Amino acid sequence: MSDTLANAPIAERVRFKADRVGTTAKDWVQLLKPRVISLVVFTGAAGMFMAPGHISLFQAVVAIFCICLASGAAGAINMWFDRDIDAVMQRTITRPIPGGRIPEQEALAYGVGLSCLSVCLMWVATNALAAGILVFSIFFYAVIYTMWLKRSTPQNIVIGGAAGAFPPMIGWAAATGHMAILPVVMFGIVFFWTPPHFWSLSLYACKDYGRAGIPMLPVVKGARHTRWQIFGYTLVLLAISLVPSFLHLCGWVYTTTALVLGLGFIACAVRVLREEQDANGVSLKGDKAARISFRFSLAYLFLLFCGLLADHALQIWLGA
Ligand code: HEM
Ligand SMILES: CC(C)=CCC/C(C)=C/CC/C(C)=C/COP(=O)(O)OP(=O)(O)O
Repeated sequence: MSDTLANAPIAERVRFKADRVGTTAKDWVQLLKPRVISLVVFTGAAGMFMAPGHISLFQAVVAIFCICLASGAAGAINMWFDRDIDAVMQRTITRPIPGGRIPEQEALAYGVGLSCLSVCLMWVATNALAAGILVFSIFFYAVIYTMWLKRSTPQNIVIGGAAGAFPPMIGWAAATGHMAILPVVMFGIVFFWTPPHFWSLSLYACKDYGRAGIPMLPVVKGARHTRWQIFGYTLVLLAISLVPSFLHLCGWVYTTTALVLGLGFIACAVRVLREEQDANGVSLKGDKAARISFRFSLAYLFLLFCGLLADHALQIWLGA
């Protein structure tokens, strides 16, 4: 980027590049945040497989496809709305809109179009409850989190995290048409997992968020406070993850998995707390502990839900 362009207002920079760069299929896929979708879809599928009753293979495949589509569509609307801040953050500057490869209006039409398609398809293929929670999740992520909370409060992801916690409930609703305690507990697990997941990343992406003027926790309250919050939420997460065991909704396979993973996540949080830091809590070690904690968070959620599924499969096999 030339010096003149780098100094131009953000909207100018985006428009300047949009006039000059070609679009590929990869850009349209990137607009959906595909790697995030993979874990979202997995938690939705886990909710579906944990549910009692029968769902045809066709319905199951369509429901999972709809969660995938909806999550991607909400991500595209998020990238459309955030095109100004994505253009100033190093982590996001090469995304399709700030990179000038997809014009902003097309990105918006794409996100809204896919949202409508996913909800209608879910309704036709499964039921109104699943479609209703799906549309609420899209609204929560694209409007409540992205357009309101993200730019207004350091608690943005605590409240906004609810959007990403709905998929297990959607999967369960698609399979049964009603709600139960287990999918609500699964919602709670993803809900309390989100703060340590995101704040670990925000510790080392803090400068980016500060530059963009986004009030993420380490920007507003500092790194030390964020480290303690990560630790606190991993303790709550361990407690919530053991609720299915206390309610006798699952057996020892899940309980052991939840204990081992929960203690592992707490150990990561302790490392984050104890990492060598300056007087403001800023890492002197390149945020190594926070990077490990972020990566662990992804493995944690995947493996915990694998434990839930394995436990369920074992109980079916034993005829319980
Ligand atoms: C409001 C809640 C959430 C926030 C603010 C958040 C934030 C983030 C951010 C900023 C990244 C880095 C993305 C990048 O560099 O492109 C990320 C990565 C990721 N998030 Fe989250 N996240 C949230 C919820 C979730 C949920 C609910 C899931 C899945 C269940 C999830 C799964 C992932 C995955 C799999 C990655 C890694 C993507 C990669 O490897 O590029 N996140 N998250
Ligand atoms: C079914 C359905 C609609 C599910 C939604 C799933 C969901 C809420 C995922 C959140 C994932 C995510 C990367 C949020 C970060 O947004 P950000 O804008 O803070 O991160 P960024 O700075 O990387 O853009």
